[in-house]
Amino acid sequence: MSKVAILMGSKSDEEIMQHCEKYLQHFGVDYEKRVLSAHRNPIETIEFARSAESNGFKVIIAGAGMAAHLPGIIAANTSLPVIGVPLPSSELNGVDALYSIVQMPPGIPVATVAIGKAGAINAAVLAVEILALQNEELRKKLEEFRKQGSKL
Ligand SMILES: Nc1c(C(=O)O)ncn1[C@@H]1O[C@H](COP(=O)(O)O)[C@@H](O)[C@H]1O
Repeated sequence: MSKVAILMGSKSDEEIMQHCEKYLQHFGVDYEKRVLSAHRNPIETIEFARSAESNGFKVIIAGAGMAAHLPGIIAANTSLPVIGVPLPSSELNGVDALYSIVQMPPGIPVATVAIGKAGAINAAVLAVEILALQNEELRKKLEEFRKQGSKL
């Protein structure tokens, strides 16, 4: 089974990023969760991204608040699809992270979702949609999910 990585810049991001886990679990998608920070562990973060594909990951979700460099530095070091979740952990309520994540220069995209819980959920669903391109069973589960209102 293909794996998804759920990364976050800090342990303090976990409460929101747990929504990703809930949705991936619903679809039966394997994932690994890690706290990694481009600011606090830059070398480990780059090493993770460079080896992600050979370690069996297909999609990487990266949540970060404030000056959110994590999704971009991951995207710079892998050609796997990277989905960025801006988190509302500062006085600017996530608008800082949103601008930071969404404004990638041309050539190195980060697929950016909404701030906070809605974004964490949509990141998981988007990851499932990517995996479903090559997985008929997942595609059927997605159809069922939509028929039931796209909510758990
Ligand atoms: N944006 C980043 C990165 C990064 O981009 O590498 N590393 C930590 N952070 C963010 O800092 C905020 C505060 O972190 P702490 O609560 O640990 O002080 C978190 O929302 C985290 O995502």
